[in-house]
Amino acid sequence: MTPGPLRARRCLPGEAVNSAGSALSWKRWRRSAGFAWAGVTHAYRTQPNFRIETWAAALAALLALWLRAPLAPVALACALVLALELVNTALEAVVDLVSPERHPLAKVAKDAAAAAVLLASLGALLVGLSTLGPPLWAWLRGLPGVG
Ligand SMILES: Nc1ncnc2c1ncn2[C@@H]1O[C@H](COP(=O)(O)OP(=O)(O)OP(=O)(O)O)[C@@H](O)[C@H]1O
Repeated sequence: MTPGPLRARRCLPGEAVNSAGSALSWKRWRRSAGFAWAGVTHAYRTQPNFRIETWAAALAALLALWLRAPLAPVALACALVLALELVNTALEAVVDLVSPERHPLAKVAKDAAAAAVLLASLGALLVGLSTLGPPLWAWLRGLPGVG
């Protein structure tokens, strides 16, 4: 029998197969997007940090639009934090599955994943301050009675 990774992927009804043999179809893409959305909603329901980061990202994006500050660095930094929080959630689930008892390696895995989120969050904070800080300060100084 062909080893797992080399086995050809079966197509869904109505999907095309390109020259490399991979299945291309809107149906498959929508199915995958549905699974990804289930991951996002699960993280939002179960992870308080993910909820805080989601609303912080929305606020930062709205602030960037309102201040006419560059949106791309803010969006990229927020996306990085949210994506790493999702990876952290996935890793926690896998660790809890394979190591329900406490184990030093389980601790290493969880702590390293948490550190990745923390590092990205600090980076995002720096991006936010350097991108949104000056225009926000200029707006505040323009208010009557300030500056
Ligand atoms: N199976 C385990 N073996 C050893 N240490 C663990 C294990 N599970 C968790 N820990 C330690 O306890 C800490 C808290 O773990 P927990 O599973 O509550 O995750 P968390 O970091 O609090 O994240 P969250 O609040 O998002 O669930 C981990 O960072 C790790 O240091």
